[in-house]
Amino acid sequence: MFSRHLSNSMASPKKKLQGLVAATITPMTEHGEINFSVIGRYVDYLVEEQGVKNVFVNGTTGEGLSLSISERCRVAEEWVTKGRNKLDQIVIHVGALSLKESQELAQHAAEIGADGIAVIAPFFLKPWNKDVLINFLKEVAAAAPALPFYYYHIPALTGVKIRAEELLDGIQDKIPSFQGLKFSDTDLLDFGQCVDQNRQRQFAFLFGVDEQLLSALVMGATGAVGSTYNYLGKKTKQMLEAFERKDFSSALNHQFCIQRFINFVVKLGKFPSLLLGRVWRLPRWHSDKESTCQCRRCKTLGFDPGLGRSPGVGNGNPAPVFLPGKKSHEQRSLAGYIPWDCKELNTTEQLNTRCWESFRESNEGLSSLCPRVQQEHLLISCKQGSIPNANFQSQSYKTVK
Ligand SMILES: CC(=O)N[C@@H]([C@@H](O)[C@H](O)[C@H](O)CO)[C@@H](O)CC(=O)C(=O)O
Repeated sequence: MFSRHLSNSMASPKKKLQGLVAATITPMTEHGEINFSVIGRYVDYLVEEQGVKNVFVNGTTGEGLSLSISERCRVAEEWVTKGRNKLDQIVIHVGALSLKESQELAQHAAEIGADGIAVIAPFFLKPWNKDVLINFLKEVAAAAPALPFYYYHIPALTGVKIRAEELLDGIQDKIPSFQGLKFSDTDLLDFGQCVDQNRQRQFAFLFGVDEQLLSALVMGATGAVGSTYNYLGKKTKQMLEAFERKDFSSALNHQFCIQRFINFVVKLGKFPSLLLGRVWRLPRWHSDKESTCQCRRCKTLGFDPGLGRSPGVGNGNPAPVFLPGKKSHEQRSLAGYIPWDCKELNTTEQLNTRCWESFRESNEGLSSLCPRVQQEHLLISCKQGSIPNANFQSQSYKTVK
């Protein structure tokens, strides 16, 4: 009943995956169970409020690797069911340490009618060279030969440093369903070479470091998969449009604005994807601080951005905050990806409200965040002039000195 692609014998996307792809969170109840009931609203929110019509499910942001196989299957089913006729493409991440599990997930994705599958490198017993990795990917892809296959390159989290450029060399001979690369790394030499050496092919090059997307567009990215498109989708689209019409100054303004925002989050010591708020599956992230967000937006959407309130739970109990606090070394080690310096901020310092107000005015994406999150920013310190826009005047930021 789910099938959208079963009749396909060859992997060819109904259209090339491009533009923005939201790496979806997996909504949880306050008891750490998956809250399937809000996924329908989540779809509507992405489409209507963020203008984002592609999703990447069960990836890093979605905590795919912290879910059981049956949970991953159910989450995928829910997205496909609720996203049908609303979303353009639903790509399911099916990477796992066990080849059998990965194959099972791939097969399942095909059966339910997903639009593509993506796979990370196994990260415990790691492939030691390109051929070993390709063989693993090939076996997974073979379990769903009719589905477009994307390699998900995220070396800082998997620890598998095989360069994507090397991997792509001749990949379609081994994996006929290969359609593209999701590149979550800052090595633009590697990314650029992937594009350059495959110009004759119609691969999708999807960049996964949201704060550097503009640089990747210059290198030839055809789209982007990321956590921030859940709430900065509109804003990022403006950047894509400016880039498209070759208005590079405006595109740069947008990218800087997004960077400032991500920088805010990083300085809070938080993972950007947490801004949508949720209970994380990772138990050690639990803090005993309690908070409930009652803002209209959170209630309507079922999200409690930044506060960990589980979507759609309305029993009035205070929800535990599962967000990593500034003192949470677990968060930093887990997020290990972070090349960011999450140094503690001095909360007694005054916020430069002019910077903040200007930032807020110029960023419609922020309106999709909970006022409590916005408020939280007001509590953090931001030394006068520390937002790096002093030398970058534009229409949007002209109020900032
Ligand atoms: C490590 C990580 O979570 N990276 C994010 C980015 O979107 C990231 O949150 C963003 O660039 C902010 O740093 C994505 O690449 C992850 C992603 O696409 C996924 O959830 O699978």
